[in-house]
Amino acid sequence: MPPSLGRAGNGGVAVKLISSRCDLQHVPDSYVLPPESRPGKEEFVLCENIPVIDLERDRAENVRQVLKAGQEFGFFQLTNHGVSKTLMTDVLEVAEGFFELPIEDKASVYSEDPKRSCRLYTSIDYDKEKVHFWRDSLRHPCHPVDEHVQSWPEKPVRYRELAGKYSVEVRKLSMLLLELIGEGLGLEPGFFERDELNRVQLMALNCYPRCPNPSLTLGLPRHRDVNLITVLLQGPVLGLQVLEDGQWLALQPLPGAFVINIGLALQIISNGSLRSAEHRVMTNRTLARMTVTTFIHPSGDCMVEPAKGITKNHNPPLYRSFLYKDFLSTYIVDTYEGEPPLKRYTL
Ligand SMILES: O=C(O)CCC(=O)C(=O)O
Ligand SMILES: [Fe+2]
Repeated sequence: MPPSLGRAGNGGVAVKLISSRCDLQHVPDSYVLPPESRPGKEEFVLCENIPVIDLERDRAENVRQVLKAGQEFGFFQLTNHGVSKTLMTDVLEVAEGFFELPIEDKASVYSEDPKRSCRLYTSIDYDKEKVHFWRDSLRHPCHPVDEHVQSWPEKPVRYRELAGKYSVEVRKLSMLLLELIGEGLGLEPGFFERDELNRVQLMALNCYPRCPNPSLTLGLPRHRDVNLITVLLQGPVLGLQVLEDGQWLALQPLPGAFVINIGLALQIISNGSLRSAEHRVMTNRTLARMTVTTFIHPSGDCMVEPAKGITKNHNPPLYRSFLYKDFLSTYIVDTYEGEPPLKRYTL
C-alpha cells in the first residue's frame, strides 16, 4: 500500500467505492440523477432486433452479417466466436473475486488520477462530477500482455494469469471483427492491421452493485464509446440498454455470447457507414452485475480520418482528420457537457 494510504485513506476509499457500501437502504442524494436523466422506470424492455451472429458460418456470410449489424444498430451479439467458454466464466469469477477483496487490497489499487495506467476507481470522475454513477471499475492496458502484466493487481491469485489469457483471446477476436468489417467496407486487405490503428487495448472490470432504487440512478450515463470496437462480456444480469428510435432497449444476456459495440473512431473511419449507438447501464434492485469490457483504441499519435478507400467514389468525407489523442480530450469534455462529441469534427 502506498504510504499515503493509512487507515484514514482506506476509510475514504471505502466510502467512495460503491461496492463497499452493500448495506445501503436508500440511494444517497449524491447518486440521485436530475429528473430529466433518471431512468424513471425500473422495468427492462428487451431488444428483439439486435442481431445475434453465429461466427461459425462461411466468411462471406460473416462479413455480410457483421457489416449489416454495424450499419443498422452499431451493436450485435456474437456466438461461436472462438473464445473458450471456460475462460469467459473464469474471468467473470475472478472479476467478482477482485471486488470481494478486503478494502485494504482494493485501496492499494485505487486512484483518482486518470493518468495512472492500472487503477480502480468509482463512477466516472468522482471528485469533479455533480452526480455519481453506481459503478466501480478496474481498468488497465493489456496489449502486449508482457509489457503491462506487472502493473495489474496481484490478487486474486489467478488474476494476472486469467486476464492475460483472456486479453490475448479477445484481441484475436477483435482483430478478426475489424478484418471482416474492413472487407465489408471494401477497404484494402490489412487496413486495420496498421499497428498505430489498433495498438492500445484496455480491459475494464465493471461492478454494478445491487441498488435500492434503480429508477433514480444509473450505472453509466448515456454515451457512445470513443474507440474502434468494444467486446463486452456480461454476466447473467440485465443492465445494458441501447437507444433505438427513442426507446431504451435492454440487451438480453446470452450464455457464452459477447456483446460487440462499434465506437466513434470506427464510425469516422467508415465515413458514417457504421454507426456508434448510444447506450447506458441501469442498476438492478436484487442482483449485482459484473461485466468485463475490452476496448481497442488507436495510439494517441494516430491520425484518424474517413478511410480514403471509402471517400474516393462520390462519397465525400463527413469528418475531418485529427490526432486520436486530441479526440480523446474533446470527447471527455463534450460528453461531460452533454455536447455531441463528433460535432467539432463534422464537415
Ligand atoms: O458494463 C456494461 O454493460 C457497459 C459498459 C460500457 O458501456 C462502457 O464501459 O463503455
Ligand atoms: Fe460504453
